[in-house]
Amino acid sequence: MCNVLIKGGTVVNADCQRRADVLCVDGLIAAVGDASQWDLPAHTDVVDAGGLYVMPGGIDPHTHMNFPFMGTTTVDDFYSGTAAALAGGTTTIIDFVIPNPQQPLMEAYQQWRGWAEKAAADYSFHVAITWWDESVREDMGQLVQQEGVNSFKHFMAYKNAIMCDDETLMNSFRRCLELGAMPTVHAENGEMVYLLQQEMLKQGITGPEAHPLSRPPEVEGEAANRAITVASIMGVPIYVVHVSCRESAEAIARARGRGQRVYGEVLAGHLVVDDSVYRHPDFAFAAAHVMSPPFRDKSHQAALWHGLQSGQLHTTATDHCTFCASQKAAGQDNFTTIPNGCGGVEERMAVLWDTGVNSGRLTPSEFVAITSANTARLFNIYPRKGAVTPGADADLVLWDPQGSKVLSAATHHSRNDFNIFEGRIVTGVPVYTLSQGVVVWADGALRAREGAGRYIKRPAFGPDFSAAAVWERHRAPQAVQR
Ligand SMILES: NC(=O)NCCC(=O)O
Ligand SMILES: [Zn+2]
Ligand SMILES: [Zn+2]
Repeated sequence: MCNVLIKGGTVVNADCQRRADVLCVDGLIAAVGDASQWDLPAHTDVVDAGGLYVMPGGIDPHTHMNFPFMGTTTVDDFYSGTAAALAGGTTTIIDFVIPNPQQPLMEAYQQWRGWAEKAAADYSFHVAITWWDESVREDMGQLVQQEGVNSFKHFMAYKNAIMCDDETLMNSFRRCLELGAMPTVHAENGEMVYLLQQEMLKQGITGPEAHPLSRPPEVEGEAANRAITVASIMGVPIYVVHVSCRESAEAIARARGRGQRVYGEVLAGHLVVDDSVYRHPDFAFAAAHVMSPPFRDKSHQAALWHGLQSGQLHTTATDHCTFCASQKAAGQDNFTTIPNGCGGVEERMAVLWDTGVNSGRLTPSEFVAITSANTARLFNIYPRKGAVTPGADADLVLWDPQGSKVLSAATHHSRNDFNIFEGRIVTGVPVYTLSQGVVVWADGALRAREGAGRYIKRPAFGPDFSAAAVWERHRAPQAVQR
């Protein structure tokens, strides 16, 4: 491990920002303050952060690397996906273990743990509940108590595949309450989607233009409301992933207004891409945007921004789930067989800075909250992750608010051949990324190391879903002042 002194920057945390130096020793943040007061360890590299913001590395709570889905597997595996994340300032991903129906959860978990060993950045897993019997209930206990899983995902969409019904939702939510684990949902009414898909096909509408028509916003709003109701009755909090429309944003705000613990996630893509992409005459272009929930009419984007600005929506993610043109072509004659998923893990933070901070919607601290700190808090790894503070992991991004770049598949680090942000010029870019105190991205040079990423255990919540203060090595920060 090398030691790094980050000098002359402005440290930005979710609560405040200040000019301060940051010392990283053995992969942890050792001190934040005035370096002239410190006895620096021997062999300390110095990074000049003058004019830069020093922020907690981004945390993306929703990715699918190496994901076998809809008859194929994503082109980004855990190495290429996390390397791309590091190039964009994201230093931790929370991915998903998604058992096939009837597949033992522990078997699927071991499978994904094996795939993730090549990760270049730290990673953790939500585990999906795609079926139910007593063994699932048991395995959930083992995952929480022995494997550091503290969140379980429920797909309310994808009928005849990984969709879970209301009975499974209730059984699993009750188990989450027993274990102190956060239930999360993909909220679309899978029965409605399936029926609308069949109707599109019967009418001979087989192209990607049918994708959003088969999953209108009401279908998401109904499922969000239903999941929130189940959570209320079962007495658990709930986290709604990829909130894409005003209907689900409003369902969350209503529940929160009643004092219910409901949290919402927004994808960077849903904030800037709209449903016109599905009407593009080129199949490959339109199909490249097929993901669920679909990109919506522009009018929904204001509801998502208002949710993030008002604190009714909490985190941002990407749902990075990349399929290249030849894989998407599987649905050439039937839109329901186009593998669902798009990329974004590298572009998320720059897109949010450019559209959020530069527009005045967000302060730098609010940017940190929605790209890192809130996810760390909601999944109980704060302040080990999500804060520039002594004792935390030295996962940092040094941000140049004046820098700019053009987002493109020609220069991105994902293995995908398409970029949903193609051609977008952003102002505000990551200049350095440090992962475990090692500079892995510097001025356009990526030094991601296959296998350097660690599996991050996330402790269960307390009986009242209180979160514990989590440090990586459970040691008090070592003071370095003379
Ligand atoms: N989102 C998407 O279209 N694909 C990944 C699986 C999911 O999150 O629904
Ligand atoms: Zn989903
Ligand atoms: Zn997903």
